[in-house]
Amino acid sequence: MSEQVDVVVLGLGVGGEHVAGTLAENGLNVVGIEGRLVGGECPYYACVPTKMIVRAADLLAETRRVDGMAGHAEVTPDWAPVAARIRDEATDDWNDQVAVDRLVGKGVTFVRGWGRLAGPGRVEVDGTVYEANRGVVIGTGSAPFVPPIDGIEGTPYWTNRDAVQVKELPESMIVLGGGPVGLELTQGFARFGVRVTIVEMAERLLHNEEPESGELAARILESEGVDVRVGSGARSVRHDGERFTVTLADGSDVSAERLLVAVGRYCDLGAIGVDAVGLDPSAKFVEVDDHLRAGDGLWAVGDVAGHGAFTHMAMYQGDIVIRDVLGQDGPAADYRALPRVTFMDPEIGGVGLTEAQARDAGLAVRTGSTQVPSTSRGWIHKAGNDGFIKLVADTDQGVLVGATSAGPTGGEVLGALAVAVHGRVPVEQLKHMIYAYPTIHRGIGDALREL
Ligand SMILES: Cc1cc2nc3c(=O)[nH]c(=O)nc-3n(C[C@H](O)[C@H](O)[C@H](O)COP(=O)(O)OP(=O)(O)OC[C@H]3O[C@@H](n4cnc5c(N)ncnc54)[C@H](O)[C@@H]3O)c2cc1C
Ligand SMILES: NC(=O)c1ccc[n+]([C@@H]2O[C@H](COP(=O)([O-])OP(=O)(O)OC[C@H]3O[C@@H](n4cnc5c(N)ncnc54)[C@H](O)[C@@H]3O)[C@@H](O)[C@H]2O)c1
Repeated sequence: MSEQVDVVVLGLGVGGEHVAGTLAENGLNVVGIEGRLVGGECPYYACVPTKMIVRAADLLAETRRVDGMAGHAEVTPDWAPVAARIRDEATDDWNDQVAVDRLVGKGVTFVRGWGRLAGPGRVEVDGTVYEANRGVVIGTGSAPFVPPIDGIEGTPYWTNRDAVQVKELPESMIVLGGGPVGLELTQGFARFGVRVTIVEMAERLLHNEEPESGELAARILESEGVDVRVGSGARSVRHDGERFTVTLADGSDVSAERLLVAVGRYCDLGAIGVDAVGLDPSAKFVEVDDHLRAGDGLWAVGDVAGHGAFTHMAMYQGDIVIRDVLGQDGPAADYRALPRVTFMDPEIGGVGLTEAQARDAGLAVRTGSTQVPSTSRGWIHKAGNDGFIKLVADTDQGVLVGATSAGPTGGEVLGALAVAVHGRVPVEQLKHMIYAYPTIHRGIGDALREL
């Protein structure tokens, strides 16, 4: 059986749901296909539940900071309200009926199933082929990557999808991977009393960010009792029915009740049949141009497009695809000022290039930095004031090309820096701006004086 439509959106995660809904609101006949849950990873297994864990863990940490600052407080961590909030408020017990209704309300024809490309402009799902006269949008996202570590297969390891569903916390946990997923969940679980060992094979945590970011994250986690192992990946995994033992590349063993694998994501392009439209099924991502076009009448958005796995990226790219499908003019994708925030405490945000990336790109680099505790607001804040602001300037152009903001509100302070990088605001102009006193973002002014 085949059906003629205007657009098929394959995968209704953050990006696909946005594209499908908006195109339907613009009068197109849109079919949206989703195999799991409309909304994708972010609301059910990723951003939202993990930020609920972070929020609860931060409340515990703030309460523990009362002594010496505002009296005396004792807190008894209880995971039950966190698990209930994730189940009841965030995910409707992993039921997407509300999201499906919202999408259908916008005019999308919703199909539950696992679709596959069946040729240019054609997508097959459960025996029906949808023929799209305007085009197909691939928004199939990514899945947790589980590396082929000796012995891991068949063990009851967790990924983020399991970790956000736990009703009772384990006594101990090994976390493989010191990226954002590993850090947010390590600190979240540790603050609830779980003994966590985090294992990162690179020389430092958050190794794609500034070295200062990884060093700060390690120092904070260690101060909270986390065993931080960097510079040695997992060589083998054993599970004896009760506990995991992970042998690291340096020969040492770590052991715990649970193992969380958080070593990145992967896209299975073979599973969505990209070869049927002439693309390489073994590629890591769908290759796209600056309008997210992957071919004639073919677009990709979000994680699968390979420019960064963030919800704001999927939404940003979704807007470009929507304009392109509707034949509207608009700017091409510009990733210079991509912001990213790891929501541990302190929040560690970055935008644009790190110092090393800027130097590798051959730019004339100068950096300036300031420590949050030495800003007026950071000093007043006292307990929990760790953090820094680092600016990376291209001295030939006289603009910032990157920045890092770590601190109690590091992700919020990053907003000002993202505007500066995005808008190519001259450093001289930034130096002569008024920064409110006493804010943490006033530290930007201090860091600028070093440029
Ligand atoms: C633990 C964790 C925390 C995160 N926290 C943040 C955060 O704080 N901020 C942030 O910006 N980003 C965060 N992210 C990243 C964010 O979740 C992703 O970048 C975002 O979900 C990507 O959206 P997407 O639309 O590309 O894909 P997804 O959300 O992955 O959605 C793709 C959808 O396509 C469906 N699908 C796949 N194949 C098919 C098929 N063949 N047929 C039908 N349907 C299919 C899938 O079932 C899925 O629902 C986090 C990620 C993780 C893992
Ligand atoms: N706050 C946010 O915006 C947020 C939060 C979580 C995730 N995300 C997105 O999701 C993506 C995935 O996050 P992630 O943290 O899983 O991946 P990641 O790629 O950012 O980090 C994974 C880490 O695991 C390490 N690693 C790989 N193999 C290993 C091994 N065998 N043993 C030990 N360490 C190993 C890598 O060196 C790397 O540092 C990120 O790229 C990010 O875009 C965003």
